[in-house]
Amino acid sequence: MERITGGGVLPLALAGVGVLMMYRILVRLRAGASLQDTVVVITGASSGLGKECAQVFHAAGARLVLCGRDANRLQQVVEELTASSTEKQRKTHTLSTVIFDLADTDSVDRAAEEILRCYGQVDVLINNAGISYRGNILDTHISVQRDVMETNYFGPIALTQALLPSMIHRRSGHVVVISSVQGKIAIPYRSAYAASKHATQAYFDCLRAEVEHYGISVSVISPGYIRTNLSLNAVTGDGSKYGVLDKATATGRDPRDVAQAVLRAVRKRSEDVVLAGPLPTLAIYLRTLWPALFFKLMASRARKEQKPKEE
Ligand SMILES: NC(=O)C1=CN([C@@H]2O[C@H](COP(=O)(O)OP(=O)(O)OC[C@H]3O[C@@H](n4cnc5c(N)ncnc54)[C@H](OP(=O)(O)O)[C@@H]3O)[C@@H](O)[C@H]2O)C=CC1
Ligand SMILES: CCCCCCCCCCCCCCCC(=O)OCC(=O)COP(=O)(O)O
Repeated sequence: MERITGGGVLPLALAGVGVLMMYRILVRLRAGASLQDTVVVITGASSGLGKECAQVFHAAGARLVLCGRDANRLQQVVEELTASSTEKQRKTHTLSTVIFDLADTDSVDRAAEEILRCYGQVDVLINNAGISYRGNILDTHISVQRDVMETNYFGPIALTQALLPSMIHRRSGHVVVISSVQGKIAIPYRSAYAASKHATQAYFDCLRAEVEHYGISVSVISPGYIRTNLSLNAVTGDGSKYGVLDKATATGRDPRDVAQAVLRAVRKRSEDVVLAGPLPTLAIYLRTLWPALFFKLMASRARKEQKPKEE
């Protein structure tokens, strides 16, 4: 048997370095997929993460269709983006808007037609719009559970299904959904929100498998807390607005950084991305590897959060 001697180690090491360098070049090439002129649709573009996504995709040269419920607020975003375009940037495009409420299924179908009329195609659909919830299950109207599900789950899947045939026809497309860490773990007093995000994760995982052979990619992005109006806009168990900027939200990640991460995920066609700190990431693993401990921790968290309300 031939033995590897000192003389054989150097070529082996060089070959290893060569393979590593080739791999890094390939990764970089993949990361650099251009978004110039691609048609990108963003829901919930009027504020928070959606607005920041609009900014970074606009700067990357994409042709944008911005969606929201409020025409005035969306127009304001259009004006801000147009004013922010500089000559130094790559070629940017004028922006299109489509106004509709995701919780109204009929208007979603009409909106999909309007979206397709903007550029005749959709390359990337970013399902970002969403609403959160605060409340305990016992005091929550079942209508609130349904409403959150309409906005966070049925609306986005209806829009996705309405746009899919055109992607399948072109054998190309990319569907992105902004889920949440709470699509992977459920925490107390978030039942409606966590359930809608778990459903989202499941649906888009199924979709990914079903459309891969048409050349369509699916990315599920699961962020931790982001500094936006999400908690201010959250609904409570009786359907009223929560209206509080929670500390966890106020100290969350900069939405611009999260938008940059969404852009990278689109460029790399990443399948599943968790954008969270070490504790939430650990909690996701714990839920799978040691569920009994995870449930104990969540029960203790529920007791602690319940106490101030009872006092
Ligand atoms: N902020 C956070 O900590 C985290 C957020 N996320 C997710 O990020 C996404 C964006 O939320 P974020 O930017 O934080 O929150 P914001 O409340 O700032 O933005 C939510 C956006 O969704 C739109 N929207 C809400 N309901 C509807 C509806 N029925 N029809 C159409 N549009 C609607 C809002 O439009 P309008 O202006 O008309 O209300 C708004 O543009 C959500 O899916 C959220 O779950 C995930 C993890 C963490
Ligand atoms: C052996 C040590 C184990 C340590 C495990 C620690 C478990 C810690 C639990 C951490 C829970 C993290 C929850 C994160 C929730 C989150 O990031 O949600 C993002 C959102 O979508 C925010 O929406 P919200 O409306 O809730 O503000």
